[in-house]
Amino acid sequence: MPDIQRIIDTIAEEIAGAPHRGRVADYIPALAKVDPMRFGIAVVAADGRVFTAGEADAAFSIQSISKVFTLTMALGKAGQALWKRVGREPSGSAFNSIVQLEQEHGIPRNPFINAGALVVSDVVLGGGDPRATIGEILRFVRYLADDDAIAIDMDVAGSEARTGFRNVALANYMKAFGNIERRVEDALNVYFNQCALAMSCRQLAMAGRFLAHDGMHPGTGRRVVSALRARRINALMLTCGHYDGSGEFAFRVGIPGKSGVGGGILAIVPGEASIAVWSPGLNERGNSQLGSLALERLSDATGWSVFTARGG
Ligand SMILES: NC(=O)CC[C@H](N)C(=O)O
Repeated sequence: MPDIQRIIDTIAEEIAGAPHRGRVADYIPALAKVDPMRFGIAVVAADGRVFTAGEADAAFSIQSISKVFTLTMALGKAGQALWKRVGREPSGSAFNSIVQLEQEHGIPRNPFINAGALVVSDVVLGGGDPRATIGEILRFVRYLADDDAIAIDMDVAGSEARTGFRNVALANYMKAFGNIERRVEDALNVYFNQCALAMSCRQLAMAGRFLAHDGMHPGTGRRVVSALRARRINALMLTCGHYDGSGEFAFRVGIPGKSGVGGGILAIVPGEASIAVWSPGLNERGNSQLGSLALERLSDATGWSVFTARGG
């Protein structure tokens, strides 16, 4: 086992001095206020040890990382039928793009772009009421992380509900194709609230453990999803988790990862670790600039890229 603590301490030092930090998301007013100097990292190893550096216990807006958890829930509810409504291919387009939807009849390319995640939220909503569904998502994430302190930041949820016109457009457009089954405002309500989940790197890395353990919750020993489903969620994270930056992330880091515009990234090394990093400045694709760099350094130092021979 590499010396994780030493490695992440060195990474935190490098990140603290990095001159180019990217730009904080400003299209969601509540996120525009976050200080780009902040940084945290948490690594939960397969044996349960937790390594942290920087502000690993500071809560931030997980934004699109929530799409991993709602996808897991939607697969539990709809099973394979989900794939009739959402594709499994990288889009090569921005996370909030609408261009492919018209030609592809309202079927989003994958569950991690906004359009796909809105369909997933609609599935999670099922016949239920949005408030109950938001509660269900919160309980699921708390269960995965073994942490009842996780909450939704109402300021962020409200901020996005007031300004999320693109998401409103995407949901309405898909409704026109029959691919949003419930009320558009209900699907959006669920989506905005799941994106506003506030979690620390430690909580996020804990919540991701099941994906590093073939679908098992290592705390309870109970299965969250089958090993096959965990493998597939990881595959989607690798191919689609960074939108039109997924190829670059695979090239540089080589670990399934899901980013959010709050500056967080959840990264899964099957059989080895669940990792969360946070640095609020984003690159031009909307992915955390220094979070990606931190994961690249970690991957280089540990040999954890899924494209590296184990023990290499
Ligand atoms: N990439 C993201 O994190 C986007 C999520 C954000 N809530 C949005 O819909 O725009």
